[in-house]
Amino acid sequence: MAQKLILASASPRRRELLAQLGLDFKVIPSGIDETSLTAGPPELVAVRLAEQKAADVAMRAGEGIVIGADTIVVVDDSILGKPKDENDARKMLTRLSGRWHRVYTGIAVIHTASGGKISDYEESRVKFKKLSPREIENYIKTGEPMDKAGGYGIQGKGALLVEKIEGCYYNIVGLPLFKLGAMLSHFGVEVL
Ligand SMILES: Cc1cn([C@H]2C[C@H](O)[C@@H](COP(=O)(O)OP(=O)(O)OP(=O)(O)O)O2)c(=O)[nH]c1=O
Repeated sequence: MAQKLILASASPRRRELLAQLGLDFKVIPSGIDETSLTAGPPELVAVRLAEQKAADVAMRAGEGIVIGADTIVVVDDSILGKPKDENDARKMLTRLSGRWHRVYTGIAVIHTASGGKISDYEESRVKFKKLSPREIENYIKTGEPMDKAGGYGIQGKGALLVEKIEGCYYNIVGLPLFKLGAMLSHFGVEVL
């Protein structure tokens, strides 16, 4: 029998990306507060948050396979989450201007019936073009930065900020599909 898939996320991007795989799934957002970012290597911070989101939803999801994810942007070893306000977005974009940074998405998958869990992360590198103050202001006016880690969305008008990337594109948008496919296969989901 096909296993029930549950995406533990309120992110419309993650929903669209998972839908791209053509699998049936249900969405149950987690109640995890991401401001509780803990210390330690950034990739592990992303993994821990993904695990918390998946575990929170697994408690009330019934039988199935629960997927949690968390995306962070890292520059000079500082973690950039979602901007608090426009001024915060301005600071983030100014900091990223003309430079390479890293994007990590932690993913956690829980098989509720057996209690089996696996987690992992994906890393991508992103190079921003040098932005003028006017370009930063115009981008902020689009409203795009506000609900996104690092204050930009590569899948939207933010594409104009990104000169090049190395690694998985889907990881930057919020769900590394290749890695997720491998993790789901581990629990017997036939992704292809
Ligand atoms: C860098 C980048 C981030 N993002 C988004 C992906 C995530 O939705 C968001 C980072 O926030 P997250 O805390 O990872 O996720 P979320 O709060 O949106 O959803 P949930 O916790 O319920 O799963 O930033 C983009 O959409 N495009 C980008 O280029």
